[in-house]
Amino acid sequence: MPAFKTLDDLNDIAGKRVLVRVDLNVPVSEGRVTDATRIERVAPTIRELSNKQAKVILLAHFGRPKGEPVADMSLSLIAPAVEDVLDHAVFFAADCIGQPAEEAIAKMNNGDILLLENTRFHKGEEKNDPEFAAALAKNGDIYVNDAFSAAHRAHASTEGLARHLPAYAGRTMQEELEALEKGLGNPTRPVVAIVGGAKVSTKIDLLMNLVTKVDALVIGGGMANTFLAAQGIDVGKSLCEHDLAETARKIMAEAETAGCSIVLPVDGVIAREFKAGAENEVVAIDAIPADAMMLDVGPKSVEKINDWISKAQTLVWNGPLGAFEIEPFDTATVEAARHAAERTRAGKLISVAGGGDTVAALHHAGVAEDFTYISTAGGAFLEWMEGKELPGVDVLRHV
Ligand SMILES: Nc1ncnc2c1ncn2[C@@H]1O[C@H](COP(=O)(O)OP(=O)(O)OP(=O)(O)O)[C@@H](O)[C@H]1O
Ligand SMILES: O=C(O)[C@H](O)COP(=O)(O)O
Repeated sequence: MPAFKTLDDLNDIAGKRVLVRVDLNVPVSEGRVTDATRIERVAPTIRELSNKQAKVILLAHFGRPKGEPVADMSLSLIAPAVEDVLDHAVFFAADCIGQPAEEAIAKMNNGDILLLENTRFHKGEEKNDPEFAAALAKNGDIYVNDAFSAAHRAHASTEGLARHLPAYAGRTMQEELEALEKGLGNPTRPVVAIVGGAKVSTKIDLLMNLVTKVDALVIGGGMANTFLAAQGIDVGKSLCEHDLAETARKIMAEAETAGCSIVLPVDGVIAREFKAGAENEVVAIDAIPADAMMLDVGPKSVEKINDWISKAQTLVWNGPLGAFEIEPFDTATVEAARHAAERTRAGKLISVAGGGDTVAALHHAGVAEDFTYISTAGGAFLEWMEGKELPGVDVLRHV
């Protein structure tokens, strides 16, 4: 696989206009950024370029405005949080192309940082329209992509722009790819994957790819029910995609051919209501009552999962083992996460996790900082784990 250029290849850039694609698609509540992780992750690239006296021009999307300006998706709402994280003034231009952008850039001094308005306020962004990409390119001399979490989108600012300007990967892009490569590209074996979450339907490609790459695949969460049902187990009222029984059997057959052990729950925590503190009990997997649902995997299953984590040298994790948002159905996820964290701290495990709910679950377990790498990407992390080429990464390797 050809390498891409990084900031190490960028010298003598004082006064150059560097267009930096970042992911500022952060959660906001009542006008305030509630989680600045993505901003923190791109800060090193921005600082490095600013310290090298470049004119740093940030390009990003926010929300899904569908090619029209939408007031509550303006990046002006995010600019103060970017300033806070960088502890540096961040100027703002009310459009990412045309006169507002040009005027703001003309006023920049070396080392200044400017944020341009949401690229998705233009239809050309998501269409990857070459004319729109050219209009963006007019404002820069160099392009740096530091938005791994948006690299699964072939949009003008994530893909097209690299065809117009000398293109480089930013530090976060570089770090994400190196961590994922360690997790799945060229892992230290045995490698164990934990896949949980609600549904099989959203993760079929992921499961199919993983069984060919990992030594053991632990399936938990709601999606385990589909696999259990496919083996003839009555899962009662549990979340289950009965129409995917055939797909589940195919995944298990592929796993067998590839020599990958499939680890399914042997017991479960059942309840009759989906709410915190609902009356619950632990039952063997073949004893789920017809009127109950399994909301977490049980203690014997956790023991089995933790045994696999103990055997593993590398762990990749996407999706919680149970309905972790409501106690006590967070127990299995928390216990497995803590075990993985302990092994990681002891230097015995490389642990890589990604996915919005997964990262929230690891924070809930208090161990997110202990994992080797937590990806800030949702869709991009999944597509990478599915073995797909990400257009935003691919273009950096080939231009
Ligand atoms: N047994 C279960 N029954 C019902 N829902 C479950 C069960 N186990 C897990 N879930 C739900 O699965 C959801 C998380 O799954 P998801 O696949 O979305 O995770 P993710 O990939 O980390 O997140 P995202 O899609 O946000 O990136 C949670 O809302 C959780 O409550
Ligand atoms: O939040 C994300 O996963 C990325 O910013 C991509 O956003 P999108 O799913 O709206 O393209």
